[in-house]
Amino acid sequence: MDPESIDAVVEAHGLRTEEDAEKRRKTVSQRNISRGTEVLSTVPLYAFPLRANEGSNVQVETEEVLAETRCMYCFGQLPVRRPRCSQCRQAQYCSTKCLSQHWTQRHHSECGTLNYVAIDTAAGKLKPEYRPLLRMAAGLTQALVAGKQHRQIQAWARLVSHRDQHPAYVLRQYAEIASVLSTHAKAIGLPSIDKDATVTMLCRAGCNNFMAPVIEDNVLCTNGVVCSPLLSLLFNHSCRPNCVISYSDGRLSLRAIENIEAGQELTIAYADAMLPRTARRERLENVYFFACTCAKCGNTDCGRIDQLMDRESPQPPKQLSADLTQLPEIAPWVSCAIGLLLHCISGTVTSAQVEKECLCAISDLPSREMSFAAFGYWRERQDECRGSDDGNARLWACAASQYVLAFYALNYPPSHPMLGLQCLTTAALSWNALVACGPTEPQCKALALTRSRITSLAHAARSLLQVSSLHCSSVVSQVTLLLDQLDQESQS
Ligand SMILES: C[S@@+](CC[C@H](N)C(=O)[O-])C[C@H]1O[C@@H](n2cnc3c(N)ncnc32)[C@H](O)[C@@H]1O
Repeated sequence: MDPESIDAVVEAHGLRTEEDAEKRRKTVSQRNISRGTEVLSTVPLYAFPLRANEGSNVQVETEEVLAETRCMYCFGQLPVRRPRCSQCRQAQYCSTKCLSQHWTQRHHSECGTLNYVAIDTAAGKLKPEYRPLLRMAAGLTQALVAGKQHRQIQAWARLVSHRDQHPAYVLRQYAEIASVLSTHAKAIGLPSIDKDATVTMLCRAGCNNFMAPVIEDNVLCTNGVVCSPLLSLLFNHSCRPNCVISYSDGRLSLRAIENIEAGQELTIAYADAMLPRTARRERLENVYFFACTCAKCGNTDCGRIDQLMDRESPQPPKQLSADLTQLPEIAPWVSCAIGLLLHCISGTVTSAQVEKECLCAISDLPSREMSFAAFGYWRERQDECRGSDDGNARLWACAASQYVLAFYALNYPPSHPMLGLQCLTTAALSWNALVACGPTEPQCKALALTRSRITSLAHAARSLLQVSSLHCSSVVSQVTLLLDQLDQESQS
């Protein structure tokens, strides 16, 4: 076997690809893989940062914002004094470390070829929403021409494009991008562009690229686009995936989030697994052109929660009904969350340990993106509780938290370390509810204190109480005691 071939990589990592009637190919594990293990990691074929507003839900389209770029390597925000590539003077970085790593990984083959200023000029001819696509097409064309990464290029050629399934208006947009790219190709430093092939490239990229998610100022952003044909080719979608892909240090890695047995397929989520079923399936059908048949889509309990979460439902109930919190998939998770929380609060486990053992373990998983769907759902309705009394606001926050918790229970196995972060997200939700409703003076004082972790945990406890009071009376009494103490402190 050619040691450079895709099959060789797959085999070297204890995996195997198989034909699949529905999905074309799938990748299964040949060994048991324990949760948290990095299964595979690759250098992408091409990766580029989105501009400040491009990955955000909030579109701000001033020229100043559109011009604001990010670190070319890690996609982080740029400091005022930012290192630049000394040769082209165009690529900008947040640190000299990123500069040198980007040079070694990719920039040495782009620098002197790709003219970023000319790319921006060409992109300026398009509507703001198409500009990232033009930048991607330029970078990908260069990477494919440079031909440096044999396996990635081999994989690129084998990826589906679903070109004949794209709606006509999308193909027209892609044709417009291809035409602008072709006009500016020489200035950008590209060979002459085959417009039709560029349209296919954009179709292929659309159903195979990865977005790098981050939360900035409480808003979900994707701050970069990463293209790794190898990973795209190997891993199919599931709404309850057993792996996640993350991007850091210039590499994409696939990590197991559940224990995986030999013979099991490795899957990732193409659509935010926290979205309600209708929204999830719509995205999978519109962007990836398949109807999902995974177990979660067929699970009726999940369907009930999806209904509650569904954006079309006129009003979310203020609390999940008791029977829902006792679903077999949810109940053990809730006990576990309470257990962890209690340990933190009672001091059996210090918050530093929680941070180390829970939060660090999941820092590179897209957990925040997951919770954001539920958070966003609540935020859309925060006007409804603005001006209402504090108790009501807290109830809303708790309701929102319960959605998050319920979804976590369905997306992750009990005792998953993700719940550590979830406790904090829940805490943030409760706190945000107070702030949104205009806190009273004692609460203002508390606001000043709230940054401390223990207060966050207390708010998390308050929310968790709503879910758990049916089950664990001793936990409830201890947490209530702690909350009383904190209330007294904030009033004094
Ligand atoms: C990134 S590729 C995955 C690799 C693909 N299986 C192959 O053999 O080329 C994405 C495409 O795979 C197919 N696919 C992925 N997950 C699927 C699933 N759960 N059910 C059906 N088709 C799926 C869809 O055609 C989708 O557009």
